Amino acid sequence: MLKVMQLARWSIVVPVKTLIRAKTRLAGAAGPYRADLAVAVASDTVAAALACPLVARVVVVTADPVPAERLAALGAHVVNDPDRGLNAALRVGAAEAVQLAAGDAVGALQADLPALRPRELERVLTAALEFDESFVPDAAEVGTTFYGVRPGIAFRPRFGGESRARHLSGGAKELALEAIPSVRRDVDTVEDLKEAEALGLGPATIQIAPHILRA
Ligand SMILES: Nc1nc2c(ncn2[C@@H]2O[C@H](COP(=O)(O)OP(=O)(O)OP(=O)(O)O)[C@@H](O)[C@H]2O)c(=O)[nH]1
Ligand SMILES: C=C(OP(=O)(O)O)C(=O)O
Repeated sequence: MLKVMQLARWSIVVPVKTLIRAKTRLAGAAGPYRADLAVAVASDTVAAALACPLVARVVVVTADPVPAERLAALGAHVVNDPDRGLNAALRVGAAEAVQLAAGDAVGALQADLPALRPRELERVLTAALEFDESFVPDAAEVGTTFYGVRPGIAFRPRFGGESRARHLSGGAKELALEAIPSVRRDVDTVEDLKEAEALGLGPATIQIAPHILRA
């Protein structure tokens, strides 16, 4: 009898800061568009993740009703942020993901990847299934854009600042993959936004970016 191998699927946890505190490094350049930009980049990140065939669900963790409503409308499962910092928020999202589907792998994805391509995320998630714990460094090779664990493995995210070094020293496997620029291109500055634009922005961010880049 023919046996069909079932590849594990993923729950992807996306943390979204309260808008009043979001995208502060872009405050000068974005002016009145700062909050709209934060919602737009999170929307494009979540929509692209949901379009990836290996993603079974996206769990958004936020304390803010505005992104909560926008991201739920895209199909995300939204849980409340206990407001004890980024890694605590991610752990809450991961616990929810395990409640929803204990047999799925769990990943954390930064919310500021407005050029994210589902095909590139699929490459990352396929590679990540080969290791108990793994991560993708950001484009600057200082931070982290994705961290994930196989089903049943403890989820121990160490995001914040120079998180690449912390994920490495904690024993997570760095996924050194070609052809995943959109997964690594987080946006914290105007230069980052220009680079994301060059990769191709998602439909929400493409509406806002011209107000910031060509004001
Ligand atoms: N739910 C939640 N998400 C957070 C928290 N802190 C940061 N994040 C998210 O974590 C990712 C990285 O955030 P940061 O780079 O620290 O913040 P940012 O708003 O993108 O930019 P800056 O204000 O310029 O630092 C983004 O997806 C944020 O929305 C938190 O306390 N709770
Ligand atoms: C939180 C992080 O990123 P950034 O502050 O650069 O968005 C990180 O890379 O761990």
